[in-house]
Amino acid sequence: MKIVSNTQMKQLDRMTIEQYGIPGILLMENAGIAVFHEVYHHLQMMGGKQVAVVCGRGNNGGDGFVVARQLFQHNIKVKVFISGNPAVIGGDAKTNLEILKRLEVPIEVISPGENKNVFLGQLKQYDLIVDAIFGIGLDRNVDEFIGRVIETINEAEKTVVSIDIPSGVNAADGSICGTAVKAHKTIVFQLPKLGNINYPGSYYTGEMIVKNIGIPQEAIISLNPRIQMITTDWVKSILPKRKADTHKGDYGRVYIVAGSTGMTGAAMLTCEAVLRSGAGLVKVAIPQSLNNIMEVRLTEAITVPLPELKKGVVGISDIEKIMKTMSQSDAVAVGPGSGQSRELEEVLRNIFENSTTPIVLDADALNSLANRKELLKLLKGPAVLTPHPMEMARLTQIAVEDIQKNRVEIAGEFAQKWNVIVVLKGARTVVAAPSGEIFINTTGNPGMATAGSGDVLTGIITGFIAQGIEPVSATAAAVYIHGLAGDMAAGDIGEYGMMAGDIVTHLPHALKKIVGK
Ligand SMILES: NC(=O)C1=CN([C@@H]2O[C@H](COP(=O)(O)OP(=O)(O)OC[C@H]3O[C@@H](n4cnc5c(N)ncnc54)[C@H](OP(=O)(O)O)[C@@H]3O)[C@@H](O)[C@H]2O)[C@@H](O)CC1
Ligand SMILES: Nc1ncnc2c1ncn2[C@@H]1O[C@H](COP(=O)(O)OP(=O)(O)O)[C@@H](O)[C@H]1O
Ligand SMILES: [K+]
Repeated sequence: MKIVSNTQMKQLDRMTIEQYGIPGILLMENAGIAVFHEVYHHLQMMGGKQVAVVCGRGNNGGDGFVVARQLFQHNIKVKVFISGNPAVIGGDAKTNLEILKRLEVPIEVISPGENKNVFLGQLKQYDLIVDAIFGIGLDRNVDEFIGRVIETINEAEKTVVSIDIPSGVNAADGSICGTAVKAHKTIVFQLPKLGNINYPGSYYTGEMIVKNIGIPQEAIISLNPRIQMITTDWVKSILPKRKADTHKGDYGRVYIVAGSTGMTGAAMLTCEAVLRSGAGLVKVAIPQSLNNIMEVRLTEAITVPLPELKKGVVGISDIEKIMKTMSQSDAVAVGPGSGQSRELEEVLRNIFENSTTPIVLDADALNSLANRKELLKLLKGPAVLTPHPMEMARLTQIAVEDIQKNRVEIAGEFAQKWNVIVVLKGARTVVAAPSGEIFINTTGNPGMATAGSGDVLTGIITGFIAQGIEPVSATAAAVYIHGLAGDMAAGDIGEYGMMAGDIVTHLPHALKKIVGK
């Protein structure tokens, strides 16, 4: 499902009205009815009877007027509160306000001089509050008066349903314009806005319900938004079917170069994730002195001990053996728990110069590249880089806070500049392709902020690529499944106690949930 900015959504609204001749008031009616159905259903579930609709002066408020009319006509006790001067309301919103007046739906204007406690006392009388103050038109910080209205809605401690986006959230990026409504549910029109998806806006959005309001698919196709949300259906569509008449060679050979003294666990988690993601075979290159530990712990993986120059780390002396195994592999991952060394840089240089095998670079491989990014220019095959924000900061020399504020742009620019696939990890992981295509992931939870989670992701990405899935799709699907497995682990044992190994354990269940077998 595509994700749009506020500007793109306005463009879609305009195209729908001007090019396809669908009147704005019809879109507003569809929007209002979609919200009404959700609100009505919710009221029935909770046994509620009374609704307050708080409306602003724009079209978001207009949607609120339609919701109020529909509720009124379905015998729900409803009152409309207008925040500010109703004289400035125009267009379709005004038409709907006039209808409300003729129907004698109760309307009250809240003005800047209003006593906050009086308004709070009023709101507390309702079972549910509909928030229709601002939608995608919010473009600056809210003033003190509107800020008070928003805070009062939050303090009323009632179920809140926001229309399109919680008022106060900037639809362009999910930032907060001073203060914002904390919704339980947000009914989003046609396509999610970046502000519904990115944090902190996503937190304020609560449960997101996307409803069609009649914007033609043709308009969306011609606008061609470059950002998309990874969905279950999409992942299902790209995972290969397993045919009866096949053998392990059909599901890809993976080679993992990982682990060093003290960090063998990283290599193990990556290998286990590769196998749990459905790949046929995994070999792990491991410094010779660590081979025994790996053999004991990894039953299904094949270990390839490497002679060591420096005890416990993979180095350039091993390059011939590494290159040989790489040439026999469908995908390779380098970095989890490798330890950072000058030698690893040289290993990477050799691989980049001489191999076309798709490569996933994680952890210490990324840190080694941070000082020698130009090595990426040598790459002969597809590469996936999986930095968390701190690793991205090292790669780009941009501060972590600035990266977090511009995750999509920074991941996108890096991917295009260096012709690599970038996975910028963290809540709402961004996958950026060299083509400019962007995916945002919504699975996962804070329980995954635990040592080794990233190693598991590296294993899944590598396992999917080895199974022949095109690398960008393989990466986006892996990110989704990784988060889903994390969500299922949290569902079973909770966010606090879960460890990376629990994500691996839940991987088969996550895959089964998606493909059905
Ligand atoms: N045909 C369509 O387009 C359809 C649109 N639909 C709905 O309309 C919503 C978008 O409506 P919108 O563009 O009218 O803006 P909205 O979000 O209601 O904001 C109201 C106005 O507030 C103002 N304002 C901004 N910031 C402010 C601030 N900090 N403090 C105070 N004022 C501030 C600003 O006006 P300004 O003051 O800048 O002149 C702005 O115009 C959309 O989310 C969806 O719900 C659907 O019905 C489907 C059809
Ligand atoms: N709050 C969160 N919500 C969703 N996913 C998260 C969250 N915190 C961490 N993750 C995911 O967990 C993984 C952590 O990876 P990383 O930071 O590399 O950990 P490690 O280096 O310990 O393996 C990433 O895939 C990240 O997206
Ligand atoms: K709203």
